[in-house]
Amino acid sequence: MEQTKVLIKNIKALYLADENIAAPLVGSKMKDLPFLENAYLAVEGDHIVGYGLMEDWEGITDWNNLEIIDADNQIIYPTYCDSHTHMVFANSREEEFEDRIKGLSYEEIAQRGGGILNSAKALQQKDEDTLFQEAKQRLDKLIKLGTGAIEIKSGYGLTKDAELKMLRVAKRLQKEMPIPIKTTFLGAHAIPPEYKEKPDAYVDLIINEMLPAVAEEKLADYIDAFCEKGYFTAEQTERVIDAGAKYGLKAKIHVNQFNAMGGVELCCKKGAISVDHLEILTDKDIAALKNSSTMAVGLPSCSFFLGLDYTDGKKLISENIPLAIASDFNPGSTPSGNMNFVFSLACVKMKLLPTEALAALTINGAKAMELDKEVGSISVGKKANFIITKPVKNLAYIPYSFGENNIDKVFINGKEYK
Ligand SMILES: N=CN[C@@H](CCC(=O)O)C(=O)O
Ligand SMILES: [Zn+2]
Repeated sequence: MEQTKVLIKNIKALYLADENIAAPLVGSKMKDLPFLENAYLAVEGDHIVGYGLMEDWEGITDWNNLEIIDADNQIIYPTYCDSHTHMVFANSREEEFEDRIKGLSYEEIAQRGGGILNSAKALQQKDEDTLFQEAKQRLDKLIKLGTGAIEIKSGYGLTKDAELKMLRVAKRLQKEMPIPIKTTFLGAHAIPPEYKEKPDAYVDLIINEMLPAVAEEKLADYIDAFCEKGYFTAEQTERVIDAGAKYGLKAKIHVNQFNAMGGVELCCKKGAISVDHLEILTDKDIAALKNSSTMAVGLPSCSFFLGLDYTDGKKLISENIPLAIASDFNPGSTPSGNMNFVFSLACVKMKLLPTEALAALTINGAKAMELDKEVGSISVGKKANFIITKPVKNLAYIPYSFGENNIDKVFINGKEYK
């Protein structure tokens, strides 16, 4: 059967249209994103086959199976690549939200057995199929909001069975949902209560029992740990990273959310793919990042929700450190996976220019999941995953009008996602 073809014409601005995009974009390359004004975009089957200026368009020779979309006054850019989520979970945690409004901190709630442990208790009790159906609905909503590639972590299991259950759910999403999904084993997310007095024994369990089982079933692409006071020390994080490496799992690590404990330096030394959070960022961390291939990932919705400092994205960009920005969607610190809101926060709170923020949310997000050959830009041969906005004045209008739905259509694999 002949493949469906879609031609989108009269596009007001087509962002990140480039054949030679070298991911990740750094420094001034983030600001000076490639774009075409008054452009067309051609799709065949599930991938992009061409684009250019309307004035260079040579007309249509083959009208068979061709759908034409007139994008007059509309902007097109690649779908968001969300490189950090915990979007498989069993329960929402609005009671903790109320406790925080009343004055308790995230740390105090965790010390009382709330936080990650609260989510773990609920997840351990929920069956795999229910978890899958709920996560599928969540992901369906995210795709409609423009997410076209995503990373999903475990970490609400904290027992071998429950961690495996979470990762199997993520793997099932990978098979059944139309966007690229990467999975990360985060057994080292919190210390279960029964290991409170012997945290190293929990790290032993992760390394000696959970990890081999995760690897045996090929459930994860990456390994993660929450390197933070009250969670995992830099030494324990190092053990987890080294153990993951033995199974071919590269590291993507939670660091510097509340405290700098040497985790950034460690991750850079170990060749981690990314260090995520970085609400706290020291000069030493910056120096370590500069001398490494490790990407920085900022999570501004988490800062918004918990009232934390925002990752100093401007500093990272000025130092030519590759920066991706992701949602951190999870029920505790970030109960939203809406990347349009993340786009606004990246501009309003992190003070990134709209083009810098877009680079961080698309091509650099793709790189932070090693998906930059497939998604993240408008390039011939890449997946036809892109957002068509409603008629807008310019790109800046999108993050500026926070809370407004500016999306007209989301294309995934060459088809409108409905
Ligand atoms: N900081 C660690 N993990 C999550 C929060 C998890 C939770 O509170 O459930 C985060 O990235 O923000
Ligand atoms: Zn996280």
